[in-house]
This record gives sequence, C-alpha cells and structure tokens, in this order.
Amino acid sequence: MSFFGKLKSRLFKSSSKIEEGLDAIVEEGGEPDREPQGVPADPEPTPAPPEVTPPADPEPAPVPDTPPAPPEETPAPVDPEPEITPDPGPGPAALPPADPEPERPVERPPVTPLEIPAEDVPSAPDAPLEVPVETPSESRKPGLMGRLFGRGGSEAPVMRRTLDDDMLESLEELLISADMGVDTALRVTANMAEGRYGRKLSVPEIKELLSREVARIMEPVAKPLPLYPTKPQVVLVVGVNGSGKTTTIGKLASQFKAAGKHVVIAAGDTFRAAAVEQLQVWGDRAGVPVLTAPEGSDPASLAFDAMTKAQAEGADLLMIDTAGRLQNRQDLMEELAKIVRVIRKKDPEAPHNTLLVLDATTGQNALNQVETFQKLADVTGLVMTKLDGTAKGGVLVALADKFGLPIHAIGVGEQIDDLAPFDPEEFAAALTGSAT
Ligand SMILES: Nc1nc2c(ncn2[C@@H]2O[C@H](COP(=O)(O)OP(=O)(O)OP(=O)(O)O)[C@@H](O)[C@H]2O)c(=O)[nH]1
Repeated sequence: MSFFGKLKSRLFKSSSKIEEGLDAIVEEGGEPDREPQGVPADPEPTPAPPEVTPPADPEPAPVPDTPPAPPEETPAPVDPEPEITPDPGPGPAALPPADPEPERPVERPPVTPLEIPAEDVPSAPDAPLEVPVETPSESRKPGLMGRLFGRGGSEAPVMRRTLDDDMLESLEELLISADMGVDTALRVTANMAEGRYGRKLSVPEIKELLSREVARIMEPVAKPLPLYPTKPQVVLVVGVNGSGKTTTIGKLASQFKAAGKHVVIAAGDTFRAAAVEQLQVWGDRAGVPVLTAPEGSDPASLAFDAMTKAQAEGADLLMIDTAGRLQNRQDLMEELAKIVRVIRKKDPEAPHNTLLVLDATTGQNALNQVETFQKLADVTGLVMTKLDGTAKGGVLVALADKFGLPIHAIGVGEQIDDLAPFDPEEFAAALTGSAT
C-alpha cells in the first residue's frame, strides 16, 4: 500500500466523517448535473456564472483572507475537457473533473520525522520530508477511462450543489464537527468560496478545494525535529498523562537509533513506577538505554545524572520524559523549571527542543493544553498522537492555524514504527479523502 493509502486508512475515522458529511451536504441541496463544470484553480475576482464552461486557464487571483499563503500556490487541477463520467464507486458523485488515479503509487524512501544530516540518511538534511511527490496539478489529470467516458458523455450525472450561503454554513458546521474549531472552519470555508460563489460543485471538487486549504494552513508548520551537532542534543518531552509521551519517546528513539544515533532516555516521570517500567519496555524495543530513579525521587536529579552519562558517552541525543500531572500545575511548573535549571548547569543551551505531545482524541482540548504548556515550558514543537481511531483529526488544522508551532510528527498507531513525519499535503488529502 502506498504511504498515502496507509495514512488515509489510519485517519479513516476523521476522513470518513468529512466524506460522509460532504456527501450529505451535496445530496441535500444538489441536483444531477450533466454540464461540465470544474473547479477554478484559483479564486477569480468576480463570481463566475454557474453555467460557464471551465476556463482553460483561470488567472490566479490573490486570496486576501489567507494569512499563511505560501509564496507559490500550486495551481489546482483544471480540466479543460468535459468531465462527466459514469460513477464507478458507491458515492453519488465519485468523479472529480480532475480524476485522481486511485492507486497512484507514491514511492517514498524510508521516512522519519527527524531531520537527519545527509550523510546519515538518504534524505536531504533541510528537507527530510520533501519527498518527490507529484503535485496535484500534475497527478490529477483524468485517467484514460475518465477521459474516454468524459468525452463521450455520461449516463450517470454527477451531483452538484451551488455554492451559496446555505451550503457554506453546512460546510462550516461539518468542519467544526470535525474539530477544526470555529475560527479555522470559517477561514477555510471563506477561502473555499472566494471567487467560486454561485458555482456548482461536486463532492470530489469540494474535497479538492478543502484539501488545498488545509494543506495551505499546514504547510508552514510541517517541520521535522531538527538535529543539531550539539552532543548531546537534549529533547525534553512534556504533555499530560496518557497523551503518548512514553510511546512517542520509544518510537523516536527507535528511529534515531536506526539512523545510527547514540540515544539515551531518562525516565523523568519518577512519580509513577508504571510509567518508568513502560519506558524501559520501549527502551528495550528500541535498543536504547533508559536511566531510571527510585519512585518518588527528584526528576531533576535523574535528569542531571542522565545528562552526565550522555555527555560521558558522547551520546547524540538525550530524551527526557516528564510527568504530566496537570492537576497541580504549580508543582509541575516547578518540576519542569528545575529540570531545565539543572541540565543547564551542564549545557546552558539545553534543552534544545521541548516537545509537547498531544492526544488527538481530546479534540479541542488539545488547544487548551498547548496554551497551558506554553506557560509551563518553552514548547518548541508538537507531536500529535492517536490520529488513528479518532474522528477529531481536524484539531491538528486548528492547532496549526492558531499557534503556528512546528508539527514534527504524528502518531498513527501503537507500534514502534507508527510515528510518521508530518506531511501537510498527505495529511490534508487523507483528512478530506480528496485523493481516494
Ligand atoms: N492508537 C494509538 N495509541 C497510541 C498512540 N500513541 C500512544 N498510544 C497509546 O496511548 C496510551 C498512552 O500512551 P503513553 O505513551 O503511555 O502516554 P504517556 O503520556 O507516557 O502517559 P503517562 O505515562 O501516563 O504519563 C498507550 O496505551 C499507548 O499505546 C498512537 O499514535 N495511536
């Protein structure tokens, strides 16, 4: 299965929620349409009359309300040809004008959410996530069948609904229900409507637009965990209990190890013996030593010892697990501050990264957690876990939109290799089901 296919299947709850919602929206107010339409690649300055055949080359227009617009927008697939084809799938309107090839294999090198220097891994140091993937404009050309059927006319008309206020409201509600948050949902739908108001859109066309908007928001935050030449690079891992800190440390350690790095883990949640044991299990799996201390002992003292050991061994990386007891914020803040104070005696620049691990199943609550942890620690990046098995994946879009913190990786399962680098286009496509 292609990487995209895997991510899509892991995000199935979120994507099926959005897909089902879109089907319902278009079904509700739409009508069968045999006229060729097509989504304008970019907003046009004035609304286009609904019956106009798609322009061969619509002029890209600026999107005033889109703050994180990338310098170069990937033009959307524009199909100059009529594109009405028989529906091969179960959905009411399964044929977008730009027909994504269903099983387009995306060849990817082994991917990790780490920014690893070029000599260590095949990927480039500055862009480990930049895997050559065809852009939608290149890849979404209609397939042979689509072209043949599109040209010859279709027996099954495509359902389309006119983009009006009612439809926009329904779209907003859908995105809010998918945990994108009100502000982000409003911004996304406004951008989708820009220059397209009054046009008739099919489900695949809406998915495509939505996916493009989501990717646009996520693009600036998709950054792998940077690796520095500093030895040891200290990564402090924070997050509430159960968010997936231990699991994420284990997965990261395994990936670093596989990349030839010498890793040390410090089990800094000394308050829970079970947490320490669990970290040891992950350390064993990853083949990485885990430093522990007796239950109830001072985590800062353990961190200091771990720092000493990591320095003595010339370790590349020291990952420090921490407690996540938000019930007593003051204690937690003091505990984290003390850990930082102590390791800075060894290296004034440490910690070099403070990763906040968030559980996607908590939905909008993840936003509160970011705010809280930003007050407790100097959060430098996020890892979002449990994106598999939740319909709340949209929260990642809200997080990116609201905080702009780097998203280093996403957890999509409980196994050691279920930590994927964060790729905005793949995520957007998987979330919206736009390239199924
Ligand atoms: N499905 C799924 N489960 C995950 C993922 N990441 C972690 N988990 C599970 O979430 C549960 C909690 O994960 P932990 O790593 O123990 O979380 P923690 O933040 O260390 O929790 P404490 O030790 O209580 O502080 C475990 O059962 C993990 O297997 C993920 O990406 N997907």
